[in-house]
Amino acid sequence: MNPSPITFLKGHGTENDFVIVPDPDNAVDLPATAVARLCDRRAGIGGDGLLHVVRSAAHPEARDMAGDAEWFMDYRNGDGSVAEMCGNGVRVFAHYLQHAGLVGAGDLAVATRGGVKRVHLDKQGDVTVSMGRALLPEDGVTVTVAGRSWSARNVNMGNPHAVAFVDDLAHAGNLFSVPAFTPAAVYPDGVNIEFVVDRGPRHVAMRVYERGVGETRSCGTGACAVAVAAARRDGADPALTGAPVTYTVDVLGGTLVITERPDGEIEMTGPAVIVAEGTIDPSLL
Ligand SMILES: N[C@@H](CCC[C@H](N)C(=O)O)C(=O)O
Repeated sequence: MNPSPITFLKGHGTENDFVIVPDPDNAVDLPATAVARLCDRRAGIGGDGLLHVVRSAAHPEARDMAGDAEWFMDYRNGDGSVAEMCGNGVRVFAHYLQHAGLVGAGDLAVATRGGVKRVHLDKQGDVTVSMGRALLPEDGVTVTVAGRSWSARNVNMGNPHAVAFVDDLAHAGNLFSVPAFTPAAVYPDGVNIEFVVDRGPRHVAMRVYERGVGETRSCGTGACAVAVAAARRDGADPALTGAPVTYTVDVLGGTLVITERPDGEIEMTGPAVIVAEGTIDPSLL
C-alpha cells in the first residue's frame, strides 16, 4: 500500500517526456501496471517514461554504486518495462536534482542500470552526460516498413538500437507499431529503431520507434547510436585518428550534440526542463 499523497513532477529533454517520482527512501511501490497508468496520456499524467528518483543506498539494484553516486535513476518505459539506460532521462533526472536543491550546478554522478554516468549541469540549462562507449556488433540487420527495407547498423548504448539510413524520414511511415526487423534473434529483448537522413556535414536528422513506448520525439541513447553509426559510415573513427568527432542530431523535439572521443567515450549535450509539479491520486497506483 502506497503512502499518500505522492509527489510527482513532469519534465522533458528535447520533448522526450517523463513523469518524475521523487522517492529517496524507495518507499513507493511502482509495479509495471502503475507506471503504465501514470504514463497514460489520457487517463494518467502522461509521459514516454518514468524517472523514479531513489537514493542508491536504498535500492537493491544500485547499492553497489552508492559510493560513487548518491542518486539512482530507476528508469521505466511508458509501458512499465525496465530499460538499461535512458539518455534524455539522465539529463532530466540531473536537472530535477538541481531543481530540488539536492545538487548544485557543476558535476555530479548518477547511478543507472547502465552503470554510473557523469553529468555536467551548465549555467545556461544545458546538460552534458558521459554516456560510455558504443558497442558495434557486426550482425546484419534488416528493418522493413511498408514494403521498403534497409540494412541497419546494430549499436548498443547499454540498450539496443538498430540504425537505418533512409532517403526520406517520411519513409518510416506513421510508426504506430514496431517496424519489422530481421533476424529477430539479434534483439531477443526487443530494440529501439532509428531512421536517419543527412542534413549536412556531420549533421543528421532522425525519427525513432522506442521499445516499450512507440514513436517518441527524441531518444538520447538513440541519438548517440545514430552519431556513431553515421561516423563509421562516413569513415570517421576517433580511436584511429585521435581526434574527437561531433555530430549534430536533429530530433522531432529539438537538437542534441554528440561527441565521440578517442577513448570511445560518448558525450551528449542537450536541454532539460521541468514543466509541472503536483500530487498523484493514490488510486492510480
Ligand atoms: N528515451 C530514452 C531511451 C529509453 C529506453 C528505451 N525505450 C529502451 O527500451 O531501451 C533515451 O533518451 O535514451
